[in-house]
Amino acid sequence: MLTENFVREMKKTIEEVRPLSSSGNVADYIPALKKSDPSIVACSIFTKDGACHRFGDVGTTFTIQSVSKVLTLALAIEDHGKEYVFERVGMEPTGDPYYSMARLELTDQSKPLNPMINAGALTITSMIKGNTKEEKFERILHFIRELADDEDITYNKDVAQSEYDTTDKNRALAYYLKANNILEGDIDEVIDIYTKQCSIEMSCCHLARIGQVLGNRGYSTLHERELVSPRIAQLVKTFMVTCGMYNSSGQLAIEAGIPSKSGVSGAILGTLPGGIGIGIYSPALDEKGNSVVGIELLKRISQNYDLSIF
Ligand SMILES: NC(=O)CC[C@H](N)C(=O)O
Repeated sequence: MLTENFVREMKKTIEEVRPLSSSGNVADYIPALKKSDPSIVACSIFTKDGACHRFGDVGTTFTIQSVSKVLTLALAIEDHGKEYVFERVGMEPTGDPYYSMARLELTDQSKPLNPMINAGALTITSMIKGNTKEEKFERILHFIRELADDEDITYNKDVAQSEYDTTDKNRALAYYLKANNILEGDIDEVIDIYTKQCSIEMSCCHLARIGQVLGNRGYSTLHERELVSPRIAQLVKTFMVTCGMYNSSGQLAIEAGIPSKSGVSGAILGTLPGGIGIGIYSPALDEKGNSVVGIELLKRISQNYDLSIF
């Protein structure tokens, strides 16, 4: 694919999918997210030639929410190795909503089924190494800044505080996991780090750069070095396919075939072999918590440029 035609076609595609945003709703269970403008559509694609193309409402920034789960998973495996991590968190898709607790009582030793649901992600966050909660969060932030190639990335304090004050379901999950010896440490600390990691703020171009690194087997063409080991990049991308889009993951794998991870802000990170990275933001969500416009864009980008990995 490329350049003038590609840019023209993408601009057209963005305008074609934009009206779909009126069929979704912005997340409101985190009060600060209610303020998002549902009509926004932004998309960036990092292409093999090293350029980050921007389309739609460029310049918009947003919090990454559950997209962070992929990145903390990579860091936790770097910190502890695969065996330790997957002794505590499973590898199977659930088909349940991301906040669901139902299966914790039904599975062996209450082990969360995978790291992309909140129970699994909270457990992963509790594993991040550091002497204090500040140090642990700084390590997450530093890792994400490197992946996105921007030292200025930080977290949105209002969104973090808003979620910290209202996240009773995540607290309940964390206490339950602690009671069953899955999650270790202080719950307030885990919730503090988790709500901050979800509130890390960036643009679509940053997401696309992260997608480039994962798609390039962990190698950053911007830094000209490996930021994630090939094995860990492969592992997290597989989770993106099987569980990255909540309980729409199967359908999206069939219809787009682009390893992706979404967040309730309306953010989506996509990654493709050879180092193509995709970043999408459009906050109107479907009933499963995925960006309505984002899902349609992924499908069209895949179809238009024959990008399915399958
Ligand atoms: N699906 C999401 O993006 C969820 C992230 C959000 N911070 C939560 O835990 O509820």
